[in-house]
Amino acid sequence: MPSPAAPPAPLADSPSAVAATGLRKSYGGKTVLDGIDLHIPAGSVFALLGPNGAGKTTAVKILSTLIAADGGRARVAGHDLAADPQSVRAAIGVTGQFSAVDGLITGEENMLLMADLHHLPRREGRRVTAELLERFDLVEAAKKPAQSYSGGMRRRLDIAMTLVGGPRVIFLDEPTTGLDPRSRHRTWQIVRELVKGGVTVFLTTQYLEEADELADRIAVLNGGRIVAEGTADELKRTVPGGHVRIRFTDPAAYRSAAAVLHGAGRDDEALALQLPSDGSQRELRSVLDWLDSAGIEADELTVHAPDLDDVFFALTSSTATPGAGPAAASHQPKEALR
Ligand SMILES: Nc1ncnc2c1ncn2[C@@H]1O[C@H](COP(=O)(O)OP(=O)(O)OP(=O)(O)O)[C@@H](O)[C@H]1O
Repeated sequence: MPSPAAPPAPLADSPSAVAATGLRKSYGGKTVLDGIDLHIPAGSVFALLGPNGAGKTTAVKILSTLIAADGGRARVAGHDLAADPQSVRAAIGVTGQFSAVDGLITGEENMLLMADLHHLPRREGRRVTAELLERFDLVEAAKKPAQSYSGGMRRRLDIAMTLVGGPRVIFLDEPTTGLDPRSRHRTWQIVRELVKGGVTVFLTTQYLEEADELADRIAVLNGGRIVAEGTADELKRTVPGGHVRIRFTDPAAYRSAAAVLHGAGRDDEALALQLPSDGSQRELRSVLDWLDSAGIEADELTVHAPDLDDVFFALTSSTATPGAGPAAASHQPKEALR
């Protein structure tokens, strides 16, 4: 997978489950991945976020050997993607938008087929199948055709099938899209259990809450580049958006508060003022003290801490510059970006 432009830097020897440098991919004249670097420690959950069409699935397909990159290098589970794709394939599991479930056969038959594909001896295949069906709460449905399964059951079967070969790295491409909240939480539980067992999970998701819940590290893909990477807390700290909102029911109280508090944003319709704030106890106390000393009674005071939505909107808005860090991203509040 040599790069036709500059040769990529050599990959450092590290215990990374995934180590990639300069991955590039274009379709026709359109650049989808414009040189992305990834370092995912073994036994962690990594989430790749990005708007529709950002190239998340393309990255998963490259790293799971389904398609070749145009440039860059990667090691997955310790094996070089280009030189030893067979070993990569033997060490990984992939599930998501391209489900492997055959609806015409039963859940159990799907599992046994997977065991055959992994050349497990018959007895061992049956043992692993029984264990996974039990673990994924599919024992009752095991003898029914998979096409009769609910979305959540099908997704669980898909992940269970991925585990038959005992993969060390699992790629979950949008694993909970279309699932109801209960099934989503169940899938999260499964991911946590996998990681406890030492598996590395590479997750793509549209749900920022999912990344927040599960991921040790998060990368945001936009314009073909990783525009930010860090823990959820690190990413949240990099964007503005924290504020205190003070709402009034008495228009006179609202007007006198707005008159004194010049810097506050006004929402005349809702009779609410908005003050930039880090949400700290000290700042909240000073707001409350100020209201008390001015003899103004507010009806509601809410604190808005920046969340991953703020990060996502700031980094992937049309005004955000691909390749620039979060500090260079748009500073518009979330509402304005929606
Ligand atoms: N085989 C292909 N031929 C041509 N273009 C493709 C092909 N596969 C993907 N693309 C294009 O590459 C871009 C990235 O697609 P990809 O599916 O990787 O994005 P994504 O981030 O996973 O999006 P989504 O969140 O919508 O699933 C899109 O513009 C898509 O149309």
